[in-house]
Amino acid sequence: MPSITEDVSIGNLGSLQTLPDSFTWNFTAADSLLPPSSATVKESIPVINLSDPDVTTLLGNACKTWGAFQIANHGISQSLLDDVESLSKTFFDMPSERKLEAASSHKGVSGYGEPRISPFFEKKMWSEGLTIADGSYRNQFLTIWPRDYTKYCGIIEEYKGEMENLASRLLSCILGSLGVTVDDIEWAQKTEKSGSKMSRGVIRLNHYPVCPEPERAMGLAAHTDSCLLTILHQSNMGGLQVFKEESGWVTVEPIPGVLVVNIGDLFHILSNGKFPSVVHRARVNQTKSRISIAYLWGGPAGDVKISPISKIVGPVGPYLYRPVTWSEYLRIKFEVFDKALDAIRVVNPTN
Ligand SMILES: O=C(O)CCC(=O)C(=O)O
Ligand SMILES: [Fe+2]
Repeated sequence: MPSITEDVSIGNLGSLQTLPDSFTWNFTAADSLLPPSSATVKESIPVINLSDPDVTTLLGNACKTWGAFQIANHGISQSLLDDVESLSKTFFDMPSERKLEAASSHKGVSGYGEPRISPFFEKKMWSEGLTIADGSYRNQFLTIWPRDYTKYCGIIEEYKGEMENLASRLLSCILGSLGVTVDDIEWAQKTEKSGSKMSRGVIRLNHYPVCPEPERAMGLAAHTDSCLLTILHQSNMGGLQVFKEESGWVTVEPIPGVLVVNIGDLFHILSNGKFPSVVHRARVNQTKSRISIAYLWGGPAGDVKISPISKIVGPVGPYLYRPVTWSEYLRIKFEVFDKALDAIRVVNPTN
């Protein structure tokens, strides 16, 4: 059989019958789907009802233990989740050439393409995505959906608005578990005064097509999200896994209507290392494709410095991370990837 060359378009992965070399990963035992045999209990991240009277404690514990949790009773309507999922399906079902009309430009974040973390890995990932970071998506929607343009833009705007509100609500609750409020974040006050938004959200639509050899492929390789927190809706198909030191890779089974929340690097910095930013990845499947919709709630614009919240660190310190602007942190992340937090860590923290 002729070997499939490296000239594979990510827009057509679902039609391939064989796994090309460039997409074949060499997994070690520790990378495998199953947790190490020492883990006897099948555990996963907690599901937290946001109406629970103990919600602050529950969120705080989940953030400390896992850096991730699931939320029920979050107030986002099922119909909005269904709408954004079906918009994603409609997009990814289009022929590759049409999807490429929305391709991200060389420099830009917005648009269609392979995962942004791809350059850090030798092998390619079995997924494609559409990133909606700014208003430029409207022009792309107009090109690919001239008839349904208004409807689809409306869904995205509504989703962004709802996610932003939910993210701020979660931030307040989680900070409450550390005994502080949003007003204790030095840069949040500054950005409010200067009139700009505290942080900006990016929507990433991910598609993981069916895969002929899922056990040798990777949908999205292990990473932490750079942002403050991520709210993820996954379609009714498992694939997301989070890493926990004692347990290995733990699958987060989808529960209809329940959303996943990840703590990102920025929250790890704010909490002065109290909350881990969760390492996670997505595996793929042989029979069913999978969609996930990530809302990545980012950092402050401009020259605002991010550093651990002084009230959390306390008067004697030590501060574990030096101050960085959001754009500087992103630049570091896209240079050294999983070493980015180490790169801004204070070597001999005193106070
Ligand atoms: O598809 C998933 O479950 C994970 C997506 C993700 O981690 C991301 O978009 O950053
Ligand atoms: Fe992620």
